[in-house]
Amino acid sequence: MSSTQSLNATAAPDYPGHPNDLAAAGIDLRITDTTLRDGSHAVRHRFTEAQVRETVRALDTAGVQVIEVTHGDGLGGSSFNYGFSLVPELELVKAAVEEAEQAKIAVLMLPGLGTIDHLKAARDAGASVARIATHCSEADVSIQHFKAARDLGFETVGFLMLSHRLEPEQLAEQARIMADAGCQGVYVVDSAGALVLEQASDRVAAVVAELGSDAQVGYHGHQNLSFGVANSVLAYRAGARQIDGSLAALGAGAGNSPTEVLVAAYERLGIRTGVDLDLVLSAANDVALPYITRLPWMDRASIVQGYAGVYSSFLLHAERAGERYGVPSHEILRRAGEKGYVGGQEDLMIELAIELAAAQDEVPA
Ligand SMILES: CC[C@H](O)CC(=O)C(=O)O
Ligand SMILES: [Mn+2]
Repeated sequence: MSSTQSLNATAAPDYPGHPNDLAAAGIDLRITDTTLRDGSHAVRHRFTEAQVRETVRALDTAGVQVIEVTHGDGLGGSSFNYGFSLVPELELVKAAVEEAEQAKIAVLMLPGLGTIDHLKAARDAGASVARIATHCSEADVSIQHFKAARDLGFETVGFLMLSHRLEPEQLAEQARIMADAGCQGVYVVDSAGALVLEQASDRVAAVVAELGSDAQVGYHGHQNLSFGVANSVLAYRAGARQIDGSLAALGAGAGNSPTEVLVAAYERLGIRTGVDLDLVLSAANDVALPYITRLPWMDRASIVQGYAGVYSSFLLHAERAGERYGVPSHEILRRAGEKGYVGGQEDLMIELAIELAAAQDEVPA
């Protein structure tokens, strides 16, 4: 038992009083749609306000309870290093809040890239869920951010990125740090799309066992090895009650677990999401698909990411560097896996491309 557990003292096993009280909502799990955040990576942060409004309207009408809207790299991500947003993210958050009648609008932040001032601004813009992401072994950098987010009145969610890099018990220790800091739901985040079946559910089970009624547990999948939906089903069975998806899989790497497929699969299994299948299918087909210029796909480079455990957001950075220096992006990503790079090291794709190009030049004809 920790000294700060009282922060979450209203939570009980079925979470009555929790900001996400599933029983009260008559659902078995809560879906968070991240088309407008993780999908931002896939559109190079080019979302227009009209696209955001239309997407939020469609998701909200379908009954999706949480919609995440931020630059792909979170609050403050719009920069030379990560790529500039077409429209300032707070304008997009405000537009999303205006459109949502029942859904909560969430923002993501990575401590260091985003600051507490960004959180305040997001709160002023009407966001009500703060999702704070750290590398899986660095939960301690989020402590002050969770406290600030709770003081600002946010529902809080923690993201343990690249979760495949820790064993289940180690991951659970990191989840405990977040929960003790005031985080109300900790996600196992498969940033590389590297986890296969029990590798995902064992991690979820360990975090559930550690957190008990102190916080909910979530699962965020990527499709690099095509396990996003299957892992999400196993994650639910292991106790996860918050599950992420993206319309038409729009997200980094090979994309996220498609929200519309999650809803259909859970419905077939009798697991209630509260999302209307027909309406979410329309959201994917009629709203998202028309503006997606490049559908995330399990191509060679993204499969290498899943196989080598490489952060999905590196994909487009590696492609750009590969084109510039004449080396294949999958080689850059394979090297990034060997070197164990973590989120935030996007700029090193250029360095790897230069190294690989130099090595190519040295090969005797
Ligand atoms: C840059 C944040 C990152 O995209 C968060 C996330 O969705 C993940 O790690 O998968
Ligand atoms: Mn992601």
